[in-house]
Amino acid sequence: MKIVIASDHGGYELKQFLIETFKKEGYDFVDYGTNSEESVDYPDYAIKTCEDVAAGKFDRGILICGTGIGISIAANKVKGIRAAHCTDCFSAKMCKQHNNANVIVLGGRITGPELAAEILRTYLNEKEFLGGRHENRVNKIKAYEEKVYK
Ligand SMILES: O=C(CO)[C@H](O)[C@H](O)[C@H](O)COP(=O)(O)O
Repeated sequence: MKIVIASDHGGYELKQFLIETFKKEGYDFVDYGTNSEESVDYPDYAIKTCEDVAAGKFDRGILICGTGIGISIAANKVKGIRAAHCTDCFSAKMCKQHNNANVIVLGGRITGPELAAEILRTYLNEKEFLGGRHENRVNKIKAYEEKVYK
């Protein structure tokens, strides 16, 4: 599975922790920055990352800002992106099963590193989109995107 990760300054420390933690578990995330705690703007990181996920360069994306809110708002503006802001493992599982989320979003200032790692582990281990009624709902989002994104 090809996975890209990015953050703003508010998520930088957690991003580095997750890259190191998951390296030991056999993952090799592609890091789109940021590369320090110097202040940057989360839309720049969300849009670049999500455009590449939507284009099929990556199977899944991981985005982190301070709360997870700003970067998820920006991520969900990109056509084809279903970004799920998760603060618990149940949501991390459901966002794949029910929403077929292709991006998970974490908050570096609200979720501790070990819990964030467990949330991310849950999301990456969940391979199944259940389809059926959930697919009908996702298809309505896709239809709306087709209508408004020329
Ligand atoms: O967009 C956010 C809040 O919804 C993110 O948490 C940002 O990381 C945060 O706004 C950055 O704040 P800062 O005061 O510029 O560090």
